[in-house]
Amino acid sequence: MKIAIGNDHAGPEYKKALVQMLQDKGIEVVNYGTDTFDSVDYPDFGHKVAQDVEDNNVDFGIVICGSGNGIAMSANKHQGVRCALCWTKEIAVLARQHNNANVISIPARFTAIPQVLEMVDAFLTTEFEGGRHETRVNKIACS
Ligand SMILES: O=C(CO)[C@H](O)[C@H](O)[C@H](O)COP(=O)(O)O
Repeated sequence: MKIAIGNDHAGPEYKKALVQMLQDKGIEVVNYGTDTFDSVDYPDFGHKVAQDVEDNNVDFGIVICGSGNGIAMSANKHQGVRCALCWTKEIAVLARQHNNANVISIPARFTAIPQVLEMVDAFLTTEFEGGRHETRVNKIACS
């Protein structure tokens, strides 16, 4: 499995913990995020991750900003990207099972690192259920 990850200045330590967890699992990680707390602009990182997902260069994307919203909005501008803002393990599981999300957005300023690691692990190991959910997901795209 290969994953692209991107974050702004709200999430370097979240990104670091995630990269460590993913690499420990043998997952290849493309790191587009900033590694410092110096102020940056979240779209610059969200677009890089989402472009890799759109181009099928990676299996999934992970994006991180303070609220998780701005970077999710940026990612969701990309064709074929379904980025889900998740703040509990249950929501992350549903994002895969029902929405076939291919990018998870983490609100770093409203979550704790252990919770985020659990959430991302659940996201990456949960399958899309298809069926009625596939009909609905196919209706998300507007063109
Ligand atoms: O949460 C965010 C966007 O949705 C970003 O992480 C920004 O940090 C947030 O907008 C706050 O900005 P600030 O420059 O960190 O005060």
